[in-house]
Amino acid sequence: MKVAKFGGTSMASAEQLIKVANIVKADENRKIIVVSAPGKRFKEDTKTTDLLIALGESCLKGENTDDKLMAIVDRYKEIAENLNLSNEIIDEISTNLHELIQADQTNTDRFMDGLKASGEDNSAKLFAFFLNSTGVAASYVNPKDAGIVVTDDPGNAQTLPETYENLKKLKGRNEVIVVPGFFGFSPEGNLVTFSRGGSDITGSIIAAGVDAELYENFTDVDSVFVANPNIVDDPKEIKELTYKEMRELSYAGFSVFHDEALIPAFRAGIPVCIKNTNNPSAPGTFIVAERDFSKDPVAGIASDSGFCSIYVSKYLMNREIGFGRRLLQILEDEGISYEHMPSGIDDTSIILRENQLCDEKEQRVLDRIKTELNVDTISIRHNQAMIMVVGEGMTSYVGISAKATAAFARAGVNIEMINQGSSEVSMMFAVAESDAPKAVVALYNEFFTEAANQEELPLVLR
Ligand SMILES: Nc1ncnc2c1ncn2[C@@H]1O[C@H](COP(=O)(O)OP(=O)(O)O)[C@@H](O)[C@H]1O
Ligand SMILES: N[C@@H](CC(=O)OP(=O)(O)O)C(=O)O
Repeated sequence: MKVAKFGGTSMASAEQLIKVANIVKADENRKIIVVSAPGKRFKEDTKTTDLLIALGESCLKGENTDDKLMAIVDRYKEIAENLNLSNEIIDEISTNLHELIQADQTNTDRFMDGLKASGEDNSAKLFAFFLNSTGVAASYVNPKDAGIVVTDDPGNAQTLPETYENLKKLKGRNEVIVVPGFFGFSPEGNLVTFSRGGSDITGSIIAAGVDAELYENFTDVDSVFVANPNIVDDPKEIKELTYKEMRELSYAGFSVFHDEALIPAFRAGIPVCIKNTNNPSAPGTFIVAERDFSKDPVAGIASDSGFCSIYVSKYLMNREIGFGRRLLQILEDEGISYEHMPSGIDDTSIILRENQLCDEKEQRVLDRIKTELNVDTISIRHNQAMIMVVGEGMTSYVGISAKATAAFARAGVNIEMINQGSSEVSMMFAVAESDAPKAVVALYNEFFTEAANQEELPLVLR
């Protein structure tokens, strides 16, 4: 049995739904289908999830929401009409949205989660309805009935272990099952969404729960590329990646796959394949336990912006036992997570996502570090980007970081910080946000052009 997840780009229009239905029909092993909410039909379009968020925010402000609600119903209506489906399904979706905006707003996160989840929920109902209309026996299954149990952390749920046992009941059914992605239910029965892009997680946990032979993740590109195609023109395709590499790359900015979606499939030993709904015969990218690193020690280059770095220096920091713990304790008290913490003898930097700090919180954190840890200097640098060079094979070759830094130098990009992950799977470079695209292109040219492919690096002797 295969589990196939179709992303927002695959659910965006009637034309796309026809392609998805044909993909489902083309392989009878595609028994469980996980769908996202209708996504972007063209570059400047807005995802239904974002329309729902805007609707929810308007409701909370007490504004008139008629137009916003109508725009969402219209997205589904256009799809249904172009598929010649009866009004029944659109009436159901419209009623559902009207009910959701009337829901209890006391807990705003919960209210928002209900609306956000409706994007995938209604998409799944619509797709199951469409499949049935084409003669394919299909049923919509709600994540609650499927047994997807998650932590009660709105917008950031994590799967609870009992889910995997519960999901076994989806096996062996004599029809196609359509499950909405992106949300589950807490043990108390509250609907809770995963973080953005979380339908990938639903697909992975279901694949693990039913012990699928393959988890196929359908999107709008033929494969995962070695660099973001929005930054590098026509980048090289990746045939195989390890779970570890894909997780690192996703976390560092490859938005094509959610970084938390790999672990469930990996633990259950299920291969993952990223494929294109618009070109399903292309082989796609396989994510596997092991690959041959000899040709491509570097698997890919990712970049992400929106970071800041807090720099702290104090003479004899190296001798002060407990300094690091107390510094991190301040972040923990403030509910801030950090990404990297490179340090020297008398100084250390902490890199974090800057959306965690409003002006007031930033000032409080800096003041606390200054007074509670009695530091000599403290400063914060905003608008930083992290460039990540990732590859499990890097550990076996000499000179990869030299090549990377030479590429930065040639592109005239100043490296503000370097950090090599302890497993040597990744190398991180902090640069100014405005330099990030230039840096990615320079690294791409260094590692993935023809000349780079012919250059043999010496192996590490162990
Ligand atoms: N390294 C990469 N390889 C492939 N696609 C990437 C990469 N980095 C970013 N992307 C972007 O991810 C997009 C697919 O992800 P997403 O928009 O979430 O699709 P879906 O709606 O199908 O889930 C691609 O269209 C591409 O622009
Ligand atoms: N629709 C949700 C969940 C999701 O996974 O979407 P997509 O498959 O379009 O990335 C979001 O936009 O976050």
